[in-house]
Amino acid sequence: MTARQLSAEREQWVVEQAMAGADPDSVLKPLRAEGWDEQAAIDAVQAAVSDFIERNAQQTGLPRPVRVPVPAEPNGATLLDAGDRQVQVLASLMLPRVLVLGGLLADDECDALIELARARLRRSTTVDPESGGDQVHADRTSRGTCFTRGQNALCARIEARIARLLDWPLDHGEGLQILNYGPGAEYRPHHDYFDPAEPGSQVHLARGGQRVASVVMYLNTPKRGGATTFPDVHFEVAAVKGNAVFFSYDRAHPMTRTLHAGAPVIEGEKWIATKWLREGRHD
Ligand SMILES: O=C(O)CCC(=O)C(=O)O
Ligand SMILES: [Fe+2]
Repeated sequence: MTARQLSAEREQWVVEQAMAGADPDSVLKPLRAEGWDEQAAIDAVQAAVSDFIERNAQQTGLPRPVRVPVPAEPNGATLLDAGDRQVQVLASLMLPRVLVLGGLLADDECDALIELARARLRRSTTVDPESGGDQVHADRTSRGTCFTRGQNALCARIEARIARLLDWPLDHGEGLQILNYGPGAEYRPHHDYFDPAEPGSQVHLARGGQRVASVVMYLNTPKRGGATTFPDVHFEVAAVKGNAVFFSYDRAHPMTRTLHAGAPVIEGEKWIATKWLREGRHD
């Protein structure tokens, strides 16, 4: 059965009502008076509004939304199955989509990752917007190193765990990046997606498409400072060894509110492992 459609005139009226913040009943009432079945009227109004949003998004140059990992539903399970571990949902936010996860890594896994990374640390870089190459930048004062996917047994185990937790193919992810922040070091507010408008993004997008989600895993507990902050929504996640913060972004746009930062470490040091998930296969 094809869904009943609104007349062009009626459709425009529905959109105007929605934009003016009219309550749904007052929009449905005239349709019911014209003989519309209740559910058909609801479907037609929803279709009119989402068509309008999509057309408007295209006209204003918004990137189209893409599929992202969805590890948990609102008010859903408290423990998530990650194959070899159960992971706790400690907090959840819808916009930006953020999940604070407890116990993603065991303490000895955190210690071992730090030891594997320690000898390889170099000053962290950011993506040069022009060339797509690495550049040392004052916005990022940590030291770090990247492992390739499956570079060692521990990386492979953690990658498999994340793939299972997020229900996202293993090969749609980058290798783990390990960062070490000393006192005063930070990562100033940024988005993790590649800005499609920057020429340097193209080389990254050609390898697996956009980043669609990040998992920042805390490998130690700094004495003070070093939270992951989301300045658009004044939300911060404390760095606690073994815990992690997951966030997803369905398009490369600030409307995802996924602007985030590694706040300065005030006392002690901070170690993290970051996993970025891609739209497609990342080789
Ligand atoms: O240090 C943090 O808490 C955030 C790290 C981060 O944003 C990143 O690795 O992209
Ligand atoms: Fe980031």
